[in-house]
Amino acid sequence: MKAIQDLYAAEYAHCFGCGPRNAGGHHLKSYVDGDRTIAHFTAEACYSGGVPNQLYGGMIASLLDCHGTASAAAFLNQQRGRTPELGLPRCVTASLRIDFKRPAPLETQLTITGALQSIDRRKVWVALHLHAGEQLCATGEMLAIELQEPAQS
Ligand SMILES: CCCCCCCCCC(=O)SCCNC(=O)CCNC(=O)[C@H](O)C(C)(C)COP(=O)(O)OP(=O)(O)OC[C@H]1O[C@@H](n2cnc3c(N)ncnc32)[C@H](O)[C@@H]1OP(=O)(O)O
Repeated sequence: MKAIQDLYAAEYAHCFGCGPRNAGGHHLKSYVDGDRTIAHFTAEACYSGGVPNQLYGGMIASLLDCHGTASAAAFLNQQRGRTPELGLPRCVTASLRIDFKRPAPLETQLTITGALQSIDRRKVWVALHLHAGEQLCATGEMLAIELQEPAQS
């Protein structure tokens, strides 16, 4: 199965967190998994926060940011009855609220999931969770907005 990010159009594939065309980026890969989305990521030791073996909060935000927008694009497609191979809507983050529940460890596989909360035209609300094993480390609430097509001149 292709990752959602691997279906982004070439000009939208340079995101630092998840763009397949950004050679220096993190290449997060998100997948549709039934009625939710899922991604896995293992952070190298250099992404340490201030406490030993604690992942930097900005990296947690990055993981939720990229997984959330990919999820929003997939959920919009599902609502419209389109398969991803026909192209994806282009969604960006308008707002992202994060609760840091427990420290997320370094050099350990993390699991990020997304669930659709609601859709109102271009606006998609996504609930996000980040786990290390069974431990819930962070939750997020995202409003993603589909970019409008540029007006034809
Ligand atoms: C592109 C595909 C590839 C994506 C790669 C992965 C991306 C990874 C995630 C990111 O890092 S994205 C980068 C960070 N985000 C941004 O830089 C977005 C900056 N903001 C914008 O570009 C615009 O504000 C935005 C496109 C989100 C909306 O502008 P628009 O002019 O298209 O819409 P408008 O401002 O009219 O708002 C549309 C609706 O959303 C609502 N809205 C907008 N921002 C909101 C907000 N922050 N909170 C709540 N509601 C908001 C707004 O009230 C309105 O509601 P109604 O339709 O009901 O009237």
